[in-house]
Amino acid sequence: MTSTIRFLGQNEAIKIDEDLFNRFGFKVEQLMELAGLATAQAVYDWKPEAKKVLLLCGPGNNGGDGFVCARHLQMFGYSPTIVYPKESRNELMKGLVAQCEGMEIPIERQLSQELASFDIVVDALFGFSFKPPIREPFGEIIRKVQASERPIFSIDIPSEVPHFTPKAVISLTAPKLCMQYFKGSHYLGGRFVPRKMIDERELRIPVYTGSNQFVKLQ
Ligand SMILES: NC(=O)C1=CN([C@@H]2O[C@H](COP(=O)(O)OP(=O)(O)OC[C@H]3O[C@@H](n4cnc5c(N)ncnc54)[C@H](O)[C@@H]3O)[C@@H](O)[C@H]2O)[C@@H](O)CC1
Ligand SMILES: [K+]
Repeated sequence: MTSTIRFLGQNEAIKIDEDLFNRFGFKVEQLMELAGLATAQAVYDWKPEAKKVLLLCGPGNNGGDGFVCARHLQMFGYSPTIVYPKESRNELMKGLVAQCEGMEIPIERQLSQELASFDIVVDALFGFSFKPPIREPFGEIIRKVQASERPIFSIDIPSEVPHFTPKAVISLTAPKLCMQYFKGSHYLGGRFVPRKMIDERELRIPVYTGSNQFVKLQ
């Protein structure tokens, strides 16, 4: 299916994001909820047998997707733990932290638990606004997780290409250029893009079936 897909560069991904908010009237928290739900559903499709899930959440909206995903994963029966190294002052992120605290999902500032105790790691550190080189403490976290050989599931894009090599990725809205040669399990989520935008930008998004929030691309 990936042969027919159009991959987005960073600038186009940012423009699509702006259009969804400014032209089509969406609020970021609406789309984040759907992105996080799609991610949790895709994780369930990928590893239904996993129990303990470590979610690495960055300071931006990619991290926000991770917090939403953690809530839904807990609803699906998983035991999520969040590592959130850099606290954001943004009200949306503060709300997401409070929601997860209310659900008694552990939120830690640093990687303190044995990585071997987790079945999978969800990478919600950075999305399409990442600008290399990576700053600490994120570089060290990525190195440790990569060395642990835990299966990684990245949200939107692998947080640091080429140092993070996930086994699965869920692209949001449409896959980004860095996914062109990806060989692992590839999902698409973000079932909120208006038909008008799909047609105008020739996004060639595959058809979602039934009430699913994701499509498996490969
Ligand atoms: N348009 C869409 O389809 C949607 C996008 N969402 C998510 O939003 C993401 C984009 O979010 P944002 O634009 O907030 O940005 P990101 O979450 O990609 O990252 C921005 C944050 O990372 C920090 N950062 C950037 N480069 C860094 C570096 N080298 N070292 C350390 N820190 C660094 C910045 O200071 C900023 O705090 C997408 O990838 C996606 O996951 C969803 O939340 C909602 C729907
Ligand atoms: K990511």
